[in-house]
Amino acid sequence: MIMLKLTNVTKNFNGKKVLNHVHFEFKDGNIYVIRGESGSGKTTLLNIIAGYIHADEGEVERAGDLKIEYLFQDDMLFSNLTVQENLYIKYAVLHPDAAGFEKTAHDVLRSFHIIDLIDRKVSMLSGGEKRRVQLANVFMSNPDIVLMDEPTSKLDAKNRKSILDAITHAFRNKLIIIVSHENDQMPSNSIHLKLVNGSLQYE
Ligand SMILES: Nc1ncnc2c1ncn2[C@@H]1O[C@H](COP(=O)(O)OP(=O)(O)OP(=O)(O)O)[C@@H](O)[C@H]1O
Repeated sequence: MIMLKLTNVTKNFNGKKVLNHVHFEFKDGNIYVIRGESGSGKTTLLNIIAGYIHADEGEVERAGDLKIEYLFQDDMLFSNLTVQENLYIKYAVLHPDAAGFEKTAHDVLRSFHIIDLIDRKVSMLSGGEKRRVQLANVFMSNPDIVLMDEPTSKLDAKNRKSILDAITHAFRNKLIIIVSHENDQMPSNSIHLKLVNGSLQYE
């Protein structure tokens, strides 16, 4: 099923065409990896898909009222709170009675192999552990579409692989769009795209 359709999406900054009539259909149950040189417009494209900025021309259509989440390059956590408290804040925004919090938190933490960190203060975690908590936070809302800007940046090879494996296995029914400029191995079932001269192509 087509979850997200870009038609003719064009964006200029200061007279420079960053996105040039981008056409693409993203389908559910797929992981798309978008690469491209620094400054090629990857983050701009994610921002337009998320609705944070508007295209100068063209359209972004979503199939129905889909929940979309965005993992930023430097996502914030409350470092003085525990992992569980951080997840609770995220969950309570959507579910003010917090019903189902415990089960959701446990399931998500297990997916990212950090259930044993549940009561640890975020300030005491390693970089890789924090990244997993940020990812867990994103999935607390049970989103349909997840946009990730370099989700494995600043991590060592072992952590990168294990985080990508977790995303692949636990969330295979979602539409996931990952921006990456690393030459890293990406999940084997992902669809590789490249932004070149403002247009989105299969790699
Ligand atoms: N708000 C803005 N105002 C002006 N120019 C911008 C703005 N946002 C992005 N740009 C420019 O648009 C181009 C694309 O930026 P973008 O951040 O999308 O690239 P990117 O492919 O994500 O780069 P990187 O891999 O380095 O993160 C760059 O030349 C950037 O300087």
